[in-house]
Amino acid sequence: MKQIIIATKNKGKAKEFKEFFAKKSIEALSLLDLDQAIPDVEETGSTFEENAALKAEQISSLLKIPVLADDSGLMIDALDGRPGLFSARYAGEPKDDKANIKKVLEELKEVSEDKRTARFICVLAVAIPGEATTFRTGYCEGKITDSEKGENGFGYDPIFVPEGYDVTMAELDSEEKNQISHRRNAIIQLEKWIHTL
Ligand SMILES: O=c1nc[nH]c2c1ncn2[C@H]1C[C@H](O)[C@@H](COP(=O)(O)OP(=O)(O)OP(=O)(O)O)O1
Ligand SMILES: [Mg+2]
Repeated sequence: MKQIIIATKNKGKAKEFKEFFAKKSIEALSLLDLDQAIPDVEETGSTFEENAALKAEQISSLLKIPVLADDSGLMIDALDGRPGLFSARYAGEPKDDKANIKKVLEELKEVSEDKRTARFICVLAVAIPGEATTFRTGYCEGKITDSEKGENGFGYDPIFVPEGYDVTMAELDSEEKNQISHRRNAIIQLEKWIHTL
């Protein structure tokens, strides 16, 4: 079976990439699947593109094969786009989904339903040895609830209601999330490249 390396140590992301690529008969391996210990990549960029490139390029240089990386986050209008680039560590180190959700809900406590609009963003970087890194971006529009609901997915899914739905992303099963997510909307733009694998 063909394989692609995804430069992530996030289990939730890794699962979704496995699901997308399995449909193309490609095995997506995350850094959690590799036998060799892979150092953490420091996300020191000031944009999603920069951070995605850091992850894809460092792992591609190390393994000397093409690597895909995902830098993603949640942007909330009433918070001027926060948590944004800092989504993973919004409530501090070490990164903690529950603490991040708590902080967001606290900050939105006084914000009315119609002003709780938000979007997920996913920037994918493709690093190929000897070639310039390329990028694709996907979004998913929605709004933030006032409490957590659902057990599926990861990250901010329990407080994000996608546009056109009345349940949270964490109440959708993975098949449903994978039809509308920011990650899906970025991955579909890689269709041509995926055929070359
Ligand atoms: O579909 C999603 N559903 C809910 N939350 C999500 C999603 N996609 C990204 N997010 C949140 C989780 C994390 O707080 C941040 C990503 O941070 P980001 O640095 O890209 O990933 P990460 O550090 O967890 O793993 P890694 O860098 O190893 O890929 O945005
Ligand atoms: Mg990260």
